[in-house]
Amino acid sequence: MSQMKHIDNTPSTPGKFKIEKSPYNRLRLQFSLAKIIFWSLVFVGLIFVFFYRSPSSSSHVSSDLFRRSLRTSSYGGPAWEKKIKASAKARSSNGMCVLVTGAAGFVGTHVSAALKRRGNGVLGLDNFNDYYDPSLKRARQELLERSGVYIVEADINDAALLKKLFEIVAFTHVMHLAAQAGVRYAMENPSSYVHSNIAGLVNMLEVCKSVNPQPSIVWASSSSVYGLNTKVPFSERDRTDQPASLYAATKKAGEEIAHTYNHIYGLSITGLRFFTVYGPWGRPDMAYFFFTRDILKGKSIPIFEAANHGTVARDFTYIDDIVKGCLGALDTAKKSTGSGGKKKGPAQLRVFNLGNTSPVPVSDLVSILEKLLKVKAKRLIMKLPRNGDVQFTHANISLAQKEFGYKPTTDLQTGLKKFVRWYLSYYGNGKKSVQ
Ligand SMILES: O=C(O)[C@H]1O[C@H](OP(=O)(O)OP(=O)(O)OC[C@H]2O[C@@H](n3ccc(=O)[nH]c3=O)[C@H](O)[C@@H]2O)[C@H](O)[C@@H](O)[C@H]1O
Repeated sequence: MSQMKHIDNTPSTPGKFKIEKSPYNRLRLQFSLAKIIFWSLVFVGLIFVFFYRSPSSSSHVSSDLFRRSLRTSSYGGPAWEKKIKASAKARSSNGMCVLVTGAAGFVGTHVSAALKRRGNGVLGLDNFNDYYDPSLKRARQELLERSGVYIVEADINDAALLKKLFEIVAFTHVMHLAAQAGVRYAMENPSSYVHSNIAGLVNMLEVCKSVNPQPSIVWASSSSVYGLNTKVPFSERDRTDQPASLYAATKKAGEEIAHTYNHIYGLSITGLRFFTVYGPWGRPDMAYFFFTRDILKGKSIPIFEAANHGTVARDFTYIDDIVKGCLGALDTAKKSTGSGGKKKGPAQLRVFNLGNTSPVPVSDLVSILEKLLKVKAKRLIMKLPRNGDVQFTHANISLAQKEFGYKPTTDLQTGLKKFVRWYLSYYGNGKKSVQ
């Protein structure tokens, strides 16, 4: 008690806070007021530091929300809806109207252009992420815009936006190509595969099952689902339960998720297992593409080799053949049977290999490029890394052939010639920078 009294009587700022003739109570009141003001200032200061200065969550969350609200504000409005309707308007009598996700991607651009050419209504969707040089995606977008295909810039995880698109246009089909691609990158950024190939796929299917009428869905699976399977050529009936990369695992998961949505909601779903697709406007993260860039730059290129000098080979498939396969799958897709989120009867569920049926060793691919580029490659033979690559792929395509007459016609030599011609016209002789 006596100690407290002592503290109470001691001025906090000696010299400034003088004890004069004033009564004891007045002195106490002044002192309490000073304390209240002091602690209020400390409190306000702390709030300021927490909300505005902290590098952690809260400021990030608020700026993220701000960015998102900025982004969504560009959606909507009569002009935007007009562009969507014009792009999705079919010219041909079959009335097919397709939402193409990943439309600024390699396969997406080619499929969108082909659909538009034959008179179908097409609307693109793409988030233009920077997994590889976004300027290439923008160039593809320009190409599509010139042929009348508009690309909405959004992520497939944006359910509200997807629903809005279905309110504006009654899409008969969804060509779902948006995905996180690349076998080796899955070890660097695993969550991006979960975000796009799992969460994004589920979000897309959720919206498709709830709209009325439900669209038919064709989507991109991958040859990588065969994983460690050694039975060749790979047939759709072969086992796919030994994925060798997270990429493959997410594509395999996608096939199971497709089964579920078909079973519960009556969605018509077709999965296409693409085999190492290449060609003009391709993906810079793929070997044929960066080999071309590095051969021209005089940089050495790593060529993988399996144990005991075993050959690593791929069933490289030319983009035009893949586009024919995609269109064939869309044309033979039956209607979904559900409505308002309820299944009314069994619906179609399919999966097809889309390959070339002719595997080529990676070292042969390099020899073809050397001849086309007229430059000798600096070959660096390396052991096949244990980061998701499998030793070979080889497609049995008889099922796709039977169902929609799929028949690839471009061999690797012819296809690479077209790719190199495009590459040189787009980038120049290695002078323009390729990221
Ligand atoms: O079919 C698919 O489902 C997948 O195809 C593609 O994967 P991959 O077949 O692995 O193609 P890609 O990386 O071009 O490597 C080609 C070859 O070069 C070898 N390779 C690769 C890199 C290297 O530095 N050296 C090398 O020898 C490598 O070992 C391989 O033998 C798509 O990227 C993928 O998204 C998916 O769609």
